[in-house]
Amino acid sequence: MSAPAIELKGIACTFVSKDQPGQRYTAVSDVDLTVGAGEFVSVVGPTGCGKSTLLNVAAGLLSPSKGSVKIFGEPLAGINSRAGYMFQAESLMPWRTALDNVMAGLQFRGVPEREARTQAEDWLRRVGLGGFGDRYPHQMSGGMRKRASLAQTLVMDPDIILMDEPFSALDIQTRQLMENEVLDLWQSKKKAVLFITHDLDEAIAMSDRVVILSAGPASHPIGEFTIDIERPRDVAEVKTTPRFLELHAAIWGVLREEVLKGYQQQLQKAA
Ligand SMILES: Nc1ncnc2c1ncn2[C@@H]1O[C@H](COP(=O)(O)OP(=O)(O)OP(=O)(O)O)[C@@H](O)[C@H]1O
Repeated sequence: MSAPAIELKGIACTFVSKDQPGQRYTAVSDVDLTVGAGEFVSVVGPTGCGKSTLLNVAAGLLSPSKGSVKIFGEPLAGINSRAGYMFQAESLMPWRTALDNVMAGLQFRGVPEREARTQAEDWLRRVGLGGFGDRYPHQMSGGMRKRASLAQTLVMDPDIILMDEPFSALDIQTRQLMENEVLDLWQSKKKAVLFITHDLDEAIAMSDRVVILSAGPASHPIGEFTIDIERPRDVAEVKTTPRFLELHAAIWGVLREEVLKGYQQQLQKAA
């Protein structure tokens, strides 16, 4: 059997506490998490539980205080060069056109200009921005900017895609379109995806597996569900199927308590 794309074992991350100076805060502890090659895994959990922390560990942007990270069976040292990232925040450089933004990573990698341009144009077409390569980010809608970011990530042909609430800033219709587009692209390329979201509907509709994290501190996985809904899926249609509703009820049964705990903690911090 081939090694998983991502394998986190016994991960703990401890930070200097933001709320209590001089104290340390253990955000996550005892986290085992794997994503198989070609698998789409979502992580859900209450706000502030450590979802982004785990993504940053898989990206190699954050070195864990404890535990090991393997990428396709190899220990990760430094930045995860097999992964592409898509975060909630805008990733486009405002002074570059959409085409130049999509080309940038390839140029950085040393791909010759003409080849980089051809590949970038191809990806802009695939994400529905064929005629918009000369637009600057401020001349595009939020949905178009997300599409350009997606092209910017996928043009690098990463084996792993790390996504941290990539569509949370979009209106619901644009969001559903983008989710379906991501699923289509994923279906054709079958990369490993680690997807972080607050939205349980989105997690179930998109994923092969949903992992639930407990409320912090020392957040860790407390449940995991295989999403045995057939593909291809339409994210809007799938939400009306009996199996989706069943899975939703089962996962929410585990998640609800943690969300309430997370919410109480936020209130206490704010008080
Ligand atoms: N660099 C840091 N220094 C101190 N504390 C940190 C740091 N990074 C994260 N934390 C803390 O660790 C906890 C987990 O943060 P993280 O951003 O991973 O949670 P999250 O589940 O992604 O949150 P959200 O759902 O709100 O996006 C939070 O309490 C956060 O304040």
